[in-house]
This record gives sequence, C-alpha cells and structure tokens, in this order.
Amino acid sequence: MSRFPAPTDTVTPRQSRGQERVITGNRQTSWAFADAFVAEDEALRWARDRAREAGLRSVSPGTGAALRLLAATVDAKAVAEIGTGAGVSGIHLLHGMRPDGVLTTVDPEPDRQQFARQAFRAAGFASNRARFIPGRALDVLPRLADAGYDLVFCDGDRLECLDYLAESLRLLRPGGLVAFEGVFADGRTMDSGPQPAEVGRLRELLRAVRESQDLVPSLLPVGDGLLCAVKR
Ligand SMILES: C[S@@+](CC[C@H](N)C(=O)[O-])C[C@H]1O[C@@H](n2cnc3c(N)ncnc32)[C@H](O)[C@@H]1O
Repeated sequence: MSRFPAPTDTVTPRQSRGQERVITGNRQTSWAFADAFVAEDEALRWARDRAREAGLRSVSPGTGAALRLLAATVDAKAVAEIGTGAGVSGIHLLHGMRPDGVLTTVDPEPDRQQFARQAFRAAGFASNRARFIPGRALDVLPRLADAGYDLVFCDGDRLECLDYLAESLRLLRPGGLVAFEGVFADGRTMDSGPQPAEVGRLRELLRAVRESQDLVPSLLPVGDGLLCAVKR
C-alpha cells in the first residue's frame, strides 16, 4: 500500500487549522529562536563588538550557522570570502570547513582584517587556516585560481554583486557553492517604492542566479537574506 495520500484525499478542517497555527503563530518569535539556535562563543562576541564599534554589519548568528552548514556540506577545503569585516562570518566558515581547510578573505581595510586575525586566533584557529588579502575584490579575485574553491561567500560592495557572481562561477569547482549575504537589503528589495542603485543590482543578481542554467539556487530567509546556489 502506498505511503502517500491519493490526490483525492483531503485534509480535514481540524488538521488544516492546527497546521496553520504552528506555521503562522508568533512567527517573529520562531524566527528569533531559529536565529539564536546555534550559540556563539566569546571570540564571536568579541568580533561582533569590534564590528559594531566600526559601524559594520556582521552576519546574524543564524546566517553564521547556515554558513557553517554550507561549508561542511561541500566539505570545504578552500573558501574565498569577499568582505572580511571584523571576522564574524570568517569564524563561522572556518568552523564548518575541513580541519585542514584554508579561508582566503579579501577586504580593502587592513585594520578590519587585523581584528579578524585576532578573532580567528581567539577562536582557536591556527594562523595558517586563513589567508588575508588586502584589496578590493575585483582587483584580487582575478588572481585566484580557476575552479580552485569549494565555496565563495560574497559580503563586500553590493554594487559589485553581479561581478562577484561572474568571478565566483570561474573560481568554483563543479559542485561548489556561492552565497550572497544581505539580498533582502532590510526589505527594500521587495519594496516597490524608489530604491537606491544597490537594490537594483541585488534584484538583477536574484534574477541572474534564478535563471542561470549553470546554478541550482535557493534563497534562504536567514538574517538579511542569504542567496545560495550550487554550480552544476
Ligand atoms: C558587511 S562588512 C562584512 C562583514 C563580514 N562578512 C562579517 O559578517 O563579519 C562588508 C565589508 O566589505 C568590505 N568591502 C567594501 N568594499 C569591498 C570591495 N570592493 N571588495 C572587498 N571588500 C569590500 C568592507 O571594508 C567591509 O569590511
């Protein structure tokens, strides 16, 4: 006998109401619970504080947990990160990568990379687990090896996101994964009112990733929106 309901089977009103209550009841609380599900340690809190003092956004704890998961899923040995910041996302990526994996992280601000270096050390990662490259992504990425990366994480200049996509497709091995942080732009991406240029670029990015024949995409509703895609 089939385990699946026949197409004519119906869900009773009682079941339907119950399911709806679980899904819609207190959604904000559920999202807050999901975002805090994986606890952050002292090194991450330290890096977050440095970022806050510098007026920088960091990935949310939920996005950090997703990055760990993604890095572990592709058994990442080589990860490229655009936008080091104070190292919050880098710590999460390193936790998900193989123990011998190397994170290559790019940022034009050496002071921020210095904070990240300290944070990685405080989190217990040996110095040879991270390669810090100071500079702008579009100057640095062309020097990185074709198909040499398992995962590319993009959290730099949103105006450049389409160029990051093109570079990521070159950098990733088949089966590798690209992720873009912040594609909701605090809700502006879905807002029909007038928006700044970076929102236009994010919309183009969403369209390009969704329509690409070379990618298997998913938009994860964690933090400020994490757009992910696997390269075929
Ligand atoms: C939002 S912060 C990154 C936060 C970091 N990913 C985290 O979660 O801890 C954005 C970073 O991108 C860097 N950035 C800005 N323009 C860039 C560019 N063209 N190439 C690489 N990084 C850039 C900024 O200096 C800043 O540190």
